[in-house]
Amino acid sequence: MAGRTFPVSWWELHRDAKALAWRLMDKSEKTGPFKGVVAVARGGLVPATIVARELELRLVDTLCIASYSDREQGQVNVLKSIEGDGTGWVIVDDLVDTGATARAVRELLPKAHFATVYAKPEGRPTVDTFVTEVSQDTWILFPWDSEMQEVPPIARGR
Ligand SMILES: O=P(O)(O)OC[C@H]1O[C@H](OP(=O)(O)OP(=O)(O)O)[C@H](O)[C@@H]1O
Ligand SMILES: Nc1nc2[nH]cnc2c(=O)[nH]1
Ligand SMILES: [Mg+2]
Repeated sequence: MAGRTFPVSWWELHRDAKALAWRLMDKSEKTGPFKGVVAVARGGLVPATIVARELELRLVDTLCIASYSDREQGQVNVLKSIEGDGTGWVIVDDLVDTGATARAVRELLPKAHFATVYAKPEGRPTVDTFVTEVSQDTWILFPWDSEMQEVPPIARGR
């Protein structure tokens, strides 16, 4: 269970997903343009939209994978995949934590480029491109999972 929380605002997510797009742009300039973007739904949908916009990719598909219920990880459940081995596609997810989702993704689409905005150390080796690393005991709190509310000072929680 994560000990700290790393809250991400809409603005920060936009900035970080754009930083990911810059890195993917650099890569595609060396290896050729990507065919399209595969978002790992649901968490990858927003970053994938931003990447698709910046790379001017109009072909967008989804891999639908679920494994967490609240903050507890269960079995990796693949609800929908795409055809082929992933050649030419860039797969975008919001984050890698244990890497279980990424491993399932790689098994389904072994030739795709796998990118995330955030990465924790355990999952980091499973990702080709990411932007920001956070510690393993940190829970990344996304804007779609949160709303503004009053909190006590850090000192009172120790
Ligand atoms: O590296 P892992 O330990 O596998 O964790 C990472 C995955 O967990 C979250 O998805 P989740 O299963 O919560 O579904 P969601 O995207 O619909 O929120 C997140 O969006 C990643 O896809
Ligand atoms: N929102 C969120 N989902 C996750 N799924 C696995 N790890 C995380 C995390 O740190 N934050
Ligand atoms: Mg997910």
